[in-house]
Amino acid sequence: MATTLEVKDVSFRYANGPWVLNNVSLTIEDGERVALVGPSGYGKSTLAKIMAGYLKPVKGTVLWGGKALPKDEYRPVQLVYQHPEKALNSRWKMKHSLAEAGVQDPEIIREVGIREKWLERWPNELSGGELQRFCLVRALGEQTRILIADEMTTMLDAVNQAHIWQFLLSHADKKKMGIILITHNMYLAKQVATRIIDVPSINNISVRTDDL
Ligand SMILES: Nc1ncnc2c1ncn2[C@@H]1O[C@H](COP(=O)(O)OP(=O)(O)OP(=O)(O)O)[C@@H](O)[C@H]1O
Repeated sequence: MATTLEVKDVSFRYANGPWVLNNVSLTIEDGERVALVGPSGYGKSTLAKIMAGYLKPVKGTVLWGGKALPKDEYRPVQLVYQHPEKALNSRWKMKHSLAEAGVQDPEIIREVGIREKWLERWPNELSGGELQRFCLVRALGEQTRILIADEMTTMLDAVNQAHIWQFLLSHADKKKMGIILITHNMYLAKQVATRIIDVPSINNISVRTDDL
């Protein structure tokens, strides 16, 4: 069954701060590849967290297949963001991080470019690019239907960026999985996405540049 992600009239602010999202609506069709672009401060990362179910909208709703996102089950919308060192438990060896997320398939581990010797290491013994491969594979469980890549490869060199994107696009093709890409890199957005959404055009806020 086709499953659509619908963001309906979502508004959000942190505590009593200014509104970061104002009446935002968008729909991502099953298997679609969409890029969210726009200047800093327009709430792209906040919207990503709301779509993945990490933050609750103050107003409005997020629907997955017409229902609320599942809370205590595996989340069909998974998020990988820019800082892998913050997303991984520093007290777990890499093999523990994979096991905890239920990653067992040796093929996917190899394809994403994880070397066997890295499995015995601690997070502080790997580079950002190496750690990011672990975050990505952790997010690609069988039930993932949309992967949100929020500046996922920004800190990587061109070779590593290309490798990770080649892997992810081929995986998404195989699984008919959707991708939401958040980036300041228009070249990458055009390569990956079939639809580009300019966030300022769907989010009616004014951004104070002295806040950035
Ligand atoms: N945890 C937080 N607490 C308070 N304010 C926050 C928090 N996270 C983000 N903000 C504020 O919300 C606004 C939107 O931030 P967000 O990171 O969503 O924007 P963005 O469009 O992703 O920016 P960038 O392109 O720089 O990553 C900013 O003004 C930011 O300072």
